[in-house]
Amino acid sequence: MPALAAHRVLLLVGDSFSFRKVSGFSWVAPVRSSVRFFGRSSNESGHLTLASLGIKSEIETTSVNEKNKLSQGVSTIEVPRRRDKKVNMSGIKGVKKKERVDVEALAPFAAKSFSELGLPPLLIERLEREGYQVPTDVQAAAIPPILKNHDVVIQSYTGSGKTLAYLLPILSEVGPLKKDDEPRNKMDIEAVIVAPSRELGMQIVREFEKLLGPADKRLVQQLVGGANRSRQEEALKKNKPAIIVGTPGRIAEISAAGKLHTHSCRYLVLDEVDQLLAFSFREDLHRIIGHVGRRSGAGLPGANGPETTRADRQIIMVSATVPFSVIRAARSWGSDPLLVQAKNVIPLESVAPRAPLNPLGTSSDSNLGTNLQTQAPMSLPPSLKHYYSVTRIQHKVDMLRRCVHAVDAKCVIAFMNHSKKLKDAVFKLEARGMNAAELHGDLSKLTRSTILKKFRNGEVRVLLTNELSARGLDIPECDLVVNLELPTDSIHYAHRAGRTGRLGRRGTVVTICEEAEVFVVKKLQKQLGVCIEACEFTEGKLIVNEEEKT
Ligand SMILES: Nc1ncnc2c1ncn2[C@@H]1O[C@H](COP(=O)(O)OP(=O)(O)OP(=O)(O)O)[C@@H](O)[C@H]1O
Repeated sequence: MPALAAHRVLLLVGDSFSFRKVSGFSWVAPVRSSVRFFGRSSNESGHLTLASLGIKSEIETTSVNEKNKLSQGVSTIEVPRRRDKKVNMSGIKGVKKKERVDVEALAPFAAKSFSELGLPPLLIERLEREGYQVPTDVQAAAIPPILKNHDVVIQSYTGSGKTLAYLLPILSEVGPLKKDDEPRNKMDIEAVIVAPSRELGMQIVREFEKLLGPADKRLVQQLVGGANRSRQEEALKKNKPAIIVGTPGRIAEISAAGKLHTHSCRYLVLDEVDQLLAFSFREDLHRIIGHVGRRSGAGLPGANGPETTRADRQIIMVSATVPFSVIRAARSWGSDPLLVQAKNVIPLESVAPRAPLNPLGTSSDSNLGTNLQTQAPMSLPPSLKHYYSVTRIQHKVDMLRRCVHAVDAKCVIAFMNHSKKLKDAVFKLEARGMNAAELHGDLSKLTRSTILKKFRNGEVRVLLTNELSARGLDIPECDLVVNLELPTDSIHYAHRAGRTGRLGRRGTVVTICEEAEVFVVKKLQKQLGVCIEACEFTEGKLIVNEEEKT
């Protein structure tokens, strides 16, 4: 993970994004707000129309070569059914079974409960038992299309419940809570979930285990790096799990050793997909994409575009930030995928890149359309407050301490870019009587989980960390995020900031920077579309610097 941070440069355009604020978010009954397709429906029957998507032409889906063909005047889009469980379509070139998709069926505009989303009764019982009463917006939007076997890219802001958005449809089809009582072939792995860090992998496993309960938790197995590999292989043999959650390196390693048989797998989930596309994961990810759910290795993605033979698996890609590289990958790996946001469900085909795609403006997709607003990422929870404060480099840690007191924060995550500096910052805070600990990738798996446990239960007040903790980590109590060093770009800012303000809670984000770095904060502010106010910490209070307001 540190390597990931290291090979990002300070670029503030390109893969970065503008931000669209979602107002009036409430997680108590979030589904009351309507889920809508992009644009307005012009079709009384409720079918998904091109007009409703803001597109004037028909998108042909019958052949891969014709995917981008646009012709005037036809208004109904037919989205092919992703996977028919009774018919094995792998190996049948160019044949796609079409199913007319209507808006109501895909997006429950007014779902008030999980039962309206088509989940099985046993699963709903478990959800209620665990205290989940109402689906969040993104869950209401994502669950029906996944249940209808569509490949999807799920994008919504940090802490909005994306994990359950894919986990619930999987549990509807796999394991003891599923819809039907068809017996399972115990040799088959039915779902593979890939996450970029051990911590995130383990967190996802915990979510599965919570719903499955103690009797069935062995159905899920984690294959994360840093843990004993032969013990994981033994457990695979003994427990015969149906669901695998792991990091790319370990999954690819065990698969290459012939100990993991995923060819008939039904679901492949790439959580934090934009990070999984990073160069450091490329080789492992290529193996996973090429093997999971690929009977006889059919349908390997071609280097020059979409595959010609589809695999009998469903791919679900998830992140709060979806740069165009993800859209491109989803088109290549999926079959007519949909982009699911909390309030939109649209065919990915209709998404065009923000221009320019990279800071140099060397987009190779300049022929794509103009539906740019669908890239507006809505990556940050609207409940967050953003500030920055200026100080000299040698006073940063002291300012962090004053900031924690001024905000009266109980559970703080402070980010730096390099793990070597974390220890020094911990030392300085502890010397002033503030409980702090460092967390980074060079620590052993056991040390990492012990520190996280202490942080979760309040023994540690300030967690000093690097990009390792920026993605996916769910600590609902975290009430303050501090950038002790600037994030490398707006995407990194969004994921760091998103560790607080989870699921509608209040959260504060403070960036502590030097005078010479203020222009970077201003650029971040512009790209993210949020107000980052200048502030000072005086007499134990956070004082907004009115003069700095622009
Ligand atoms: N329907 C729900 N009702 C109550 N709590 C929920 C619901 N769905 C999810 N949560 C809780 O909300 C929190 C955030 O969920 P989750 O970690 O899935 O967010 P996320 O969108 O994946 O965030 P990130 O982008 O940071 O990974 C978790 O603690 C989860 O248990």
